[in-house]
Amino acid sequence: MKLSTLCAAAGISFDGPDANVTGFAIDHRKVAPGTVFGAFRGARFNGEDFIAAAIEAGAVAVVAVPEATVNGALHFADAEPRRLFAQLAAPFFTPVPETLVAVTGTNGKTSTVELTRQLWRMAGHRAASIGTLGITTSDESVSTGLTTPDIATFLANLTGLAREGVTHVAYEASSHGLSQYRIEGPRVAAGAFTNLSRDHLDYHATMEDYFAAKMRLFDEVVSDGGAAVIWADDTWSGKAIAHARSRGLKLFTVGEKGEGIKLLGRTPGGLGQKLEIEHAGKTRTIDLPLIGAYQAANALVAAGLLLATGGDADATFDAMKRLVTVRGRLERAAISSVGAPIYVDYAHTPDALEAAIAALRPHVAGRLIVVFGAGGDRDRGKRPEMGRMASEGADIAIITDDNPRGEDPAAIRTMVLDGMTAMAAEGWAREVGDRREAIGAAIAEAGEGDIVLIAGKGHEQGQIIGSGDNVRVLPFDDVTVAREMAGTLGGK
Ligand SMILES: CC(=O)N[C@H]1[C@@H](OP(=O)(O)OP(=O)(O)OC[C@H]2O[C@@H](n3ccc(=O)[nH]c3=O)[C@H](O)[C@@H]2O)O[C@H](CO)[C@@H](O)[C@@H]1O[C@H](C)C(=O)N[C@@H](C)C(=O)N[C@H](CCC(=O)O)C(=O)O
Ligand SMILES: Nc1ncnc2c1ncn2[C@@H]1O[C@H](COP(=O)(O)OP(=O)(O)OP(=O)(O)O)[C@@H](O)[C@H]1O
Ligand SMILES: N[C@H](CCC[C@H](N)C(=O)O)C(=O)O
Ligand SMILES: [Mg+2]
Repeated sequence: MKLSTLCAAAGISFDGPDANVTGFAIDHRKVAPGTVFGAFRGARFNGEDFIAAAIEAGAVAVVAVPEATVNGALHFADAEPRRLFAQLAAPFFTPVPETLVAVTGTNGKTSTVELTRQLWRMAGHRAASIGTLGITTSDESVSTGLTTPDIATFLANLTGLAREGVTHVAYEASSHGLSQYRIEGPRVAAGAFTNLSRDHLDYHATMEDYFAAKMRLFDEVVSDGGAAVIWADDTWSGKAIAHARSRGLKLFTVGEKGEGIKLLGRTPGGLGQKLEIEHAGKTRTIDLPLIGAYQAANALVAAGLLLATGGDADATFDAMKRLVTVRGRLERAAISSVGAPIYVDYAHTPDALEAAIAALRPHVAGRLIVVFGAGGDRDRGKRPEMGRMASEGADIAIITDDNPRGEDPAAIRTMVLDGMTAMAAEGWAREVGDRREAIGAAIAEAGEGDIVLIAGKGHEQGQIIGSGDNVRVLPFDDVTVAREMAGTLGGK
């Protein structure tokens, strides 16, 4: 495709010379003749240092800040080069699925995009979800490493899906993805906001900055005339609604305070829950086969996304009773030899841990035993807060390693324990660094009527130890380990 054609499609002024574009890359090692190279200042590297090498490898144009030095290729200059790069790349990647929706929030993005995909599928659409679990269609799931890898991969994936006949895609818009312009370009029919709570304050300076990064979804990413589906019961919901309103998006609120879907009541049952809701003046009862208030919230936001993009209400609400568990989200991994259920959940923020514990609490006759830790090279301030949530909500806590990455795992455990000193002093919280041993200890501890919650790693298939050149990923799957331990260890 010609550079001039791309510029015209993206509304970018172009004063030649023209060139044939063969692809887009933000890593100079992926540049081939005809590539447009995005040279960005990052956390670890300055992409501008690789401009010469990219041109040497055949880059025909470079998107970078105006001050960057570009010799031997066209320089597309902008103070926000990542945004310009996304605008230029979008028209290159065609076709794209006709209905795209994006979900942001601290917790619940993966769950919501996956539940949206399931609902679309039950409505007869060829649908996919993109996010932490990778790219999921009804046929397969392919891991991508990051929730939202990079803009060129994102757009290429959309085109690949469209070529396979996928018409509906729900994708996760992480705050990193939004602030780095990794997930935009094509028309986005609707955006959803689930909630906001503490996470990633290593990357964003304040909660306000973190929220502002997420609000780019409504301010800029959702297309003109698109819809905003907002969980209405969060402390940040009012502000999210204000962003959607000032952008002129079609507002669809969900929750107890919701007007699009109003949650009137929720009754936990054995393996699911009954929801009473009101939509368009009609009250309905939904038997949702997922437990926990948080899963009800995500499933209702998913339903909201269908309705806000033209889905049929009767069919959508009826399909909710056939939703299946999202991998690693309150997934029942095993039942111990004494009959204690063992759940795996991806709670890795204080709010998520509180939500996962609250989800299980109505099902606990005896004690709730939680095994968790916190990831290294991530927001440190959330660690004692996670400890506090566990000490307030669980009866027994075993603090173990998550993904230590480049940090000392014992120091991370200490920071978690800092938030639970009283519980530790009473002997109800203890440290078992090795995650397999910790899971074994929790299962051995569990008696009849108890429930074990293994939190933090959900679907993850490895434990990340070390960083940089010394990084190792040891195969590790909480569900598999739970099953092994449940089979080999008896309870007291
Ligand atoms: C903090 C963060 O988001 N970092 C991501 C970001 O890095 P960066 O822009 O800071 O890039 P950098 O590594 O400093 O390099 C700068 C530029 O030079 C380029 N480069 C670099 C080296 C080289 O030899 N040649 C070259 O061209 C790079 O491609 C990049 O464009 O862009 C890189 C390329 O896409 C990502 O690999 C990297 O993800 C790192 C590995 C990461 O851990 N990210 C996590 C925190 C993340 O993004 N997570 C969110 C989910 C969070 C959540 O919702 O909870 C996600 O969306 O996955
Ligand atoms: N609506 C919600 N409210 C509170 N907690 C939630 C909600 N949805 C999910 N959680 C908690 O967050 C965990 C992660 O959920 P999920 O993977 O859907 O979120 P995410 O936003 O995609 O996370 P990530 O930022 O890691 O991509 C769940 O396992 C659960 O503990
Ligand atoms: N998307 C999140 C995932 C965290 C998962 C947890 N297991 C950890 O390693 O901290 C992040 O990159 O911060
Ligand atoms: Mg996710």
